[in-house]
Amino acid sequence: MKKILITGGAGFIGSHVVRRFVTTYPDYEIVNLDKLTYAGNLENLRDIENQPNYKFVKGDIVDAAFINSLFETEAFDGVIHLAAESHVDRSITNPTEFVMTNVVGTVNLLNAARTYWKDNYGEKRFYHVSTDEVYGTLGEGTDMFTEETAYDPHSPYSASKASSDHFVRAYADTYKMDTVISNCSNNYGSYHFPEKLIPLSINNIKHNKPIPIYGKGENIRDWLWVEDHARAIDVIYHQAESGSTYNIGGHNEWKNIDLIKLLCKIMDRKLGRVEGESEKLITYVTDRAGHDLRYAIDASKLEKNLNWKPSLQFEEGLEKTVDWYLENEAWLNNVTSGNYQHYYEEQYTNR
Ligand SMILES: Cc1cn([C@H]2C[C@H](O)[C@@H](COP(=O)(O)OP(=O)(O)O[C@H]3O[C@H](CO)[C@@H](O)[C@H](O)[C@H]3O)O2)c(=O)[nH]c1=O
Repeated sequence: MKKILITGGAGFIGSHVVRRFVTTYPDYEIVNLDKLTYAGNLENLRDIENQPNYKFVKGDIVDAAFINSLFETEAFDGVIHLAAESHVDRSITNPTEFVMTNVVGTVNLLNAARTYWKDNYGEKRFYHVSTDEVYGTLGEGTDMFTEETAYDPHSPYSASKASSDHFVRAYADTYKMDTVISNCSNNYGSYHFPEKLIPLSINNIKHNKPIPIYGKGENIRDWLWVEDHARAIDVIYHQAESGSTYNIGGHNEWKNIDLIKLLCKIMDRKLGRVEGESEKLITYVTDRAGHDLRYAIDASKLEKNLNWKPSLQFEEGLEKTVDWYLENEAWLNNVTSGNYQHYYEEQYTNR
């Protein structure tokens, strides 16, 4: 039986990865380590929490002593590291928190792996799940980020992820650890905390609140269904060559404003509103500082080498996502009220 540590498994992408591994690999033992910050929520895993091959551990990757003791007691065969502070706007107001969790936290995990795996590095894999934002920004056009694109991060968030990527590669080179890194584009789907563009807009449209569009809404993002990302992580964890990097993306670029107009149309239909009603909620607000113009991922290495492809068309995925949020009203109400309300409302004041 293989024992895999998944960090950040109660978060948006992490919960989809945990669910996939728990259900696809009944002979693996999956240990989900999560600090349960505002963005981590055990409600995201209710459907699998009683599976015999699943265990949850609450803890902070910044606490080196705790991480060491976890590695000592659990004897992991591999790590899939997703725990991170992930919201660019929050990194602009509180960069240090991002350095602590994303850089120091990653180094603590690497150190524990280095210490407790030292007799069999080659058999134990450390997988760092990262972001396309490490590559910086593209102009409008047809060029894309490849695995060879030089790192050029602009936000404290992307600088922290770039730094942690560098540490992972440095540990592979220096200590000969088996590492892999993937850099993925924007994800969308169920269990996404409504501070990010798509779930925030769904929630605001539902409640007839303004949809804040930064700047002119001309920025471009490349959107991928979160379950396709989880499947890519599965494939990369099991099949990628040691030391490799894989880009993950959907070849699906959208200007923010066009995406929001499509979302408004879907919401009008689902909520029985007259077409055009939700679009009236669009409100242009002050731009994000250092706002990257365009991300576009070339995922051909992953497609060719590991035979992965996105499974869903964006329009279909967006409609499924809207359905999920409308059907899971209790989840949405919970994460926008009570203990979470403060985090949720910071969205409007923190830029
Ligand atoms: C929250 C919000 C965002 N935006 C804009 C900013 C971006 O151009 C675009 C998407 O914003 P966000 O949903 O915050 O996502 P973005 O900054 O692209 O970063 C996401 O995607 C990255 C991958 O590219 C991940 O590494 C990050 O963790 C994740 O947060 O929408 C708005 O116009 N209004 C908003 O209220």
